Amino acid sequence: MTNILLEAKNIKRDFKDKDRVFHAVKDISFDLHEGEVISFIGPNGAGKTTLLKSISNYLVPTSGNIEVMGINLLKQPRKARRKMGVVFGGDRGFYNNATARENLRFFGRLLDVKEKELKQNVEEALETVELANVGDKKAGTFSKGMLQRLHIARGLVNNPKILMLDEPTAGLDVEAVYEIRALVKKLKQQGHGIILTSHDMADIENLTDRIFLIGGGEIHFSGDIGALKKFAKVDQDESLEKTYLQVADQLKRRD
Ligand SMILES: Nc1ncnc2c1ncn2[C@@H]1O[C@H](COP(=O)(O)OP(=O)(O)OP(=O)(O)O)[C@@H](O)[C@H]1O
Repeated sequence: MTNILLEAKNIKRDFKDKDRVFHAVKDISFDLHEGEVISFIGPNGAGKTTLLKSISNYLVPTSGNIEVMGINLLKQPRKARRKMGVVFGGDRGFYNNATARENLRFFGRLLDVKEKELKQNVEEALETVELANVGDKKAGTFSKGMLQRLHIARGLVNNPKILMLDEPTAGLDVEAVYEIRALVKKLKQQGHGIILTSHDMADIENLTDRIFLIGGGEIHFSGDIGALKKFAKVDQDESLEKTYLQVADQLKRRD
C-alpha cells in the first residue's frame, strides 16, 4: 500500500440560516494516497464544493479532522495548506503583461518559496507542464490550453505532493483536453495525489482511480469504475455517464 497523503475523518459542515441548521456535509471520511487520482461525483447541491473547500482550508468544517501529510489542517492551516496545490484554472489569475516565468516567480514568493529554491522550482514546474520553451512569453498571449497548463504549473511551484484540480479541461478544445489528461497522468506517475473534479465523465473515466459518489452530504459509494458499475448494476462495458444516471436518483437530497 502506498503512503497516505491526506486523511479526512468525519467531516461535517453545517450552514445556519436564522434558526434552521442545514447539514451540507454530514459525516464524510476519505483518504488520498500517493500516485492516486480520486474524484467526487454527485448532483448539484450534494456537498462536493463544501467538502473540497473544507479540505483546502477555504471553509472551516463544523467538526471532523483533516491530516495533510501528517499535519493537522485545523491546527496548522498555513503549514498544511502549503502541502497542497489548488488549481482553479480559467482565463484569469495571471498578470497578462508579465511572462509565464515572472508570473510563476511572483506566485512562488506569495507561497513563501525561498529565493534560492524559486528559480529551480519555476523551471521544474514549466518543464513538467511543457511550457519551458515559451516561459519568456507574456501570459496574455497564451491560448486557453497553455493557460490551463500554466495554472497547473502555478499549483506546482512550491512542490506540493497533493494537487486539487478543479475542472481542468473545461472550455478546452479536443487537443488541449488530451494534453491536460496526459499531464494529469504524468503527475500521478510522479507520485502526486490528485483530487480531480470534473463534470466531464470522460475525464473521470480516463483518469480517476477511485470514485466517491456523494449525495445529500454523504458518501454513498467509493471504489474504482468497475466496482461502481457493479454497484449500479450495469454491464462492465457501459459508459460512466449511463452508469451515473442509474444511481443519480438515490443521490438526491431528501432533506
Ligand atoms: N455559504 C452557504 N450558506 C448556506 N448554504 C450553503 C452555503 N454553501 C453551500 N450551501 C448549501 O450546501 C449544499 C451543498 O452545496 P455545495 O455547493 O457543496 O454542493 P455541490 O455538490 O458542490 O453542488 P454543485 O455541483 O452545484 O457545485 C447546497 O444545498 C447549498 O445550497
